[in-house]
Amino acid sequence: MRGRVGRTRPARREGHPCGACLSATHAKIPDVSNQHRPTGQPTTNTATHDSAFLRACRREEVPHTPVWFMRQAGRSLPEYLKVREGVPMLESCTRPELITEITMQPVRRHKVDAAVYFSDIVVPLRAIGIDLDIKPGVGPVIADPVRTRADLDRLRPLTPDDVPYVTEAVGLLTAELGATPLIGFAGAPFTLASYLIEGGPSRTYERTKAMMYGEPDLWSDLVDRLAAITGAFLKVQIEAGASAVQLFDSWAGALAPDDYRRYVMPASSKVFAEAAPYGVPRIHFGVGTGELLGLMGEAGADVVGVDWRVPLDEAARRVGPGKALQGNLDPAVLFAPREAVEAKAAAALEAASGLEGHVFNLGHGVMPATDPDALTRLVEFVHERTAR
Ligand SMILES: Cc1c2[nH]c(c1CCC(=O)O)Cc1[nH]c(c(CCC(=O)O)c1C)Cc1[nH]c(c(CCC(=O)O)c1C)Cc1[nH]c(c(C)c1CCC(=O)O)C2
Repeated sequence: MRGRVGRTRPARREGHPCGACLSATHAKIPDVSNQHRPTGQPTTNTATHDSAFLRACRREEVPHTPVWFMRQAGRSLPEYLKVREGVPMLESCTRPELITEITMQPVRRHKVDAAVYFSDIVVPLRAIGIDLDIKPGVGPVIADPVRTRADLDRLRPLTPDDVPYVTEAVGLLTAELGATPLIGFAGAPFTLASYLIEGGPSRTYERTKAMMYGEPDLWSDLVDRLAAITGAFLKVQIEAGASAVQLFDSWAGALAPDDYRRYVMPASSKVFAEAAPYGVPRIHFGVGTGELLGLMGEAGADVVGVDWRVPLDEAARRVGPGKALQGNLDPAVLFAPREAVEAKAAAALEAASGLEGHVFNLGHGVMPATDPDALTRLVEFVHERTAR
């Protein structure tokens, strides 16, 4: 069950002070947690390395099933609404102290096993000069959609100098988080392309699919540019100290497997390959991706995110050996009474009991009207129920 995946160790590992990482038990995913901090001060961070979250991602034994929630930062937390007062969403993503505070809030309140960096999937696009905004209740809106070859010129490569606030915020965060790992993230090429082409959120992705099927060369150049931007953005977060990364291909479930394999997977694989040398766990998530789970693992993920439509034991069969799974409570269940939430959570844990590695999460992001106390209770429940 617990076979090695035998990844090669990156050259950067040399001199890593955590001797333990070189031991056989840690060899599956060479961990370089936090050695790239901007201070240049390598920290051992054995505690982070040995956290339940990173152990589960590496498919090692855990003291309890680790829990975090997609979209745990922000949303309905009163302390979030307070610090965000009068600050537009995208501006809040460029202020290191504010990013740090918002990222820490759910860690303090819910005692989750990992923090997720407060940002948005469109932040790197904004950083290279794309004119866009995040409209409350709507989502990202692009001023001039990308639809022609000439439009591609606006998608220039991203460098660390485009996002100095990310490096600074991740540095502040890893110092404050102590043993709790920080998850960096980015939007996957398909999901970003869908916003750029449609100009905003879409249910049908008609223009996106029209380009994909009708102008496959233009499509492939577009997703390649996005792969480079996304890969560079993840690298900034890892180099600054993120201990894991998640690639959100939220809307990939709109595609049939053959189309995903042909038009999307090569670009997403390039993103994962960029992160591979660092040895941090790479998580791959999308909604309604039951038919794509195997391919999403194959794209280069160490952990595959699963929504609530496929039970975790069935998901494990679809993904195959050598990967951990993350998921998969329906976020709408949190609106039901406590007993119902706990029964559903217990069923998910039961389905996960034979997995090589399991990170408990929702099947999609926390919904804005969710009672924060329901989330705190859920963390406690999972921890108590799975304590070894
Ligand atoms: C598709 C997508 C987006 N953004 C993201 C995704 C992928 C995850 C998913 O599938 O849900 C990812 C994201 N966006 C945000 C985070 C923060 C970290 C976290 O808590 O997980 C993360 C991980 C902050 C945010 N991103 C957004 C907010 C709300 C901003 C506000 O209220 O001002 C936050 C806190 C806005 C946003 N940005 C986006 C949407 C659809 C929305 C919601 C619009 C709305 O309902 O108001 C694009």
